[in-house]
Amino acid sequence: MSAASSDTIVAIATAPGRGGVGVLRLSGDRALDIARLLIGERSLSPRKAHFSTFKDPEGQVIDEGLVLWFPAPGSFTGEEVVELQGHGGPVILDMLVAACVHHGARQARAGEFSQRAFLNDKMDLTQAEAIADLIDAGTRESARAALNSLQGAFSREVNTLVEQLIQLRIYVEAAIDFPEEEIDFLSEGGVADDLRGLIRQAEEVLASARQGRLVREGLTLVIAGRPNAGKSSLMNALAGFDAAIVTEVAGTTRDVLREAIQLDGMPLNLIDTAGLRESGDQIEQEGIRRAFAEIKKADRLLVVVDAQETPDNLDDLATLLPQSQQQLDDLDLPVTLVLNKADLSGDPPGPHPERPDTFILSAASGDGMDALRRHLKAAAGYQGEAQSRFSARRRHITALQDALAALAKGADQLHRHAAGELLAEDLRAAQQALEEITGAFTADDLLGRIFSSFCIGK
Ligand SMILES: Nc1nc2c(ncn2[C@@H]2O[C@H](COP(=O)(O)OP(=O)(O)OP(=O)(O)O)[C@@H](O)[C@H]2O)c(=O)[nH]1
Ligand SMILES: [K+]
Ligand SMILES: [Mg+2]
Repeated sequence: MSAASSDTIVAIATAPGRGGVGVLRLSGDRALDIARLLIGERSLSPRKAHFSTFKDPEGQVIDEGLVLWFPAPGSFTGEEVVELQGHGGPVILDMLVAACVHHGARQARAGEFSQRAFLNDKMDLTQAEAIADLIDAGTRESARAALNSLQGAFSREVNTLVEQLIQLRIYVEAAIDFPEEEIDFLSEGGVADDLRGLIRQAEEVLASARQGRLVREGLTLVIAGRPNAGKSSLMNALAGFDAAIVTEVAGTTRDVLREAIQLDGMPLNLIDTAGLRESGDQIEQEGIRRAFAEIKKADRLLVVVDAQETPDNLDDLATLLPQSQQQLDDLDLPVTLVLNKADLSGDPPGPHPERPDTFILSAASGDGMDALRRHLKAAAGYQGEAQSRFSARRRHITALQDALAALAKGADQLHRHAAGELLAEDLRAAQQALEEITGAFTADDLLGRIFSSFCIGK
């Protein structure tokens, strides 16, 4: 692959604001020519710092500082790169950018340097994403995980899976070419064993990726239910302080409330929402609309029910969350159910004796909360601090799940002695899903989405 565009881009690489040093980065075919128009004709040695003045198009000196030339392909982007290190004042840096633009450079889009590095095979997609994660890291743990990804820890695990998958595909494709012996080929030769082994490994990588995503961005948990079920009380009990207003008035919470907390080091993004009910009140209706917008983006839904008025059928989400049948229909989200106000209903607090993922507790007294906390950590797959091998994102997890689903389907075809072509097709789909992670296979719109979330200058 090579970069589609050869135009030369420019951006300030250092953080906005004032600092001792400010760095400007140029990348593209004309990077060196453009730099020369600022610093004058002089010889530059690759990767060596040279002291120079920087001049505007009229020949006025803007600043003085260091020039560094990284010739293609041995640069960050794989293109000609020049860095100008001047004084870190926003006015000076803007004038330098304007001078570069005057000489034909274009202002870089968000993430465009990293995107070019990816397109020029300087790094794969998980590594490019890890740069953004490393810069954005909010904890030491997430910084360490991002650095591991940047150094290829995640990519290596995915590539190992892909290599084994290719071996298996070669064998299966060969078997298909000999129709008389196809069944024997597939039932012997350890295909089923290899496939099982692959699934096991992919599951391990998925568990690590879940962990990596957890330390990076945490679990987003939306608390929903009827008015007065005790949603805000539960939010406060989990947060450990009075984050939300609690009153006996049904309809107290109208807006979406957010609190980022930690459960034994696991970042948990709590979202409290307006009680769901038929309402003529315009403000409340808007609150309900917002509640559903949050539910759609959540990792898990926590439904709170008043244990004194528990409906007979706890499986029917639409009765627990009124007004929501239509929105719930296409919802694919794990649900935890809380039967709150156990102190009033008289039910013993703790995990529900018959239903999984259901907890009887009192948000007011705190009884039964520990079981809920343990459940949330377990459901997220959290293994404790300092356990993440690499950082990961939601799209990686989706891709791994897709790959696993395809592999499981393939194993099932094999088990039922279905035609080899069907197994071959599943294995192909699994490989494609895995290669989306590293970017060996990508749709253009995916690249656009990933890199546009970076800052300018990255
Ligand atoms: N006894 C008892 N009362 C509770 C418990 N949890 C909440 N309450 C009370 O129930 C009432 C409603 O609690 P909230 O936390 O405001 O309920 P909510 O679901 O956020 O209500 P809306 O925001 O109005 O939808 C308040 O008076 C709380 O004190 C509990 O576990 N036991
Ligand atoms: K209330
Ligand atoms: Mg509330």
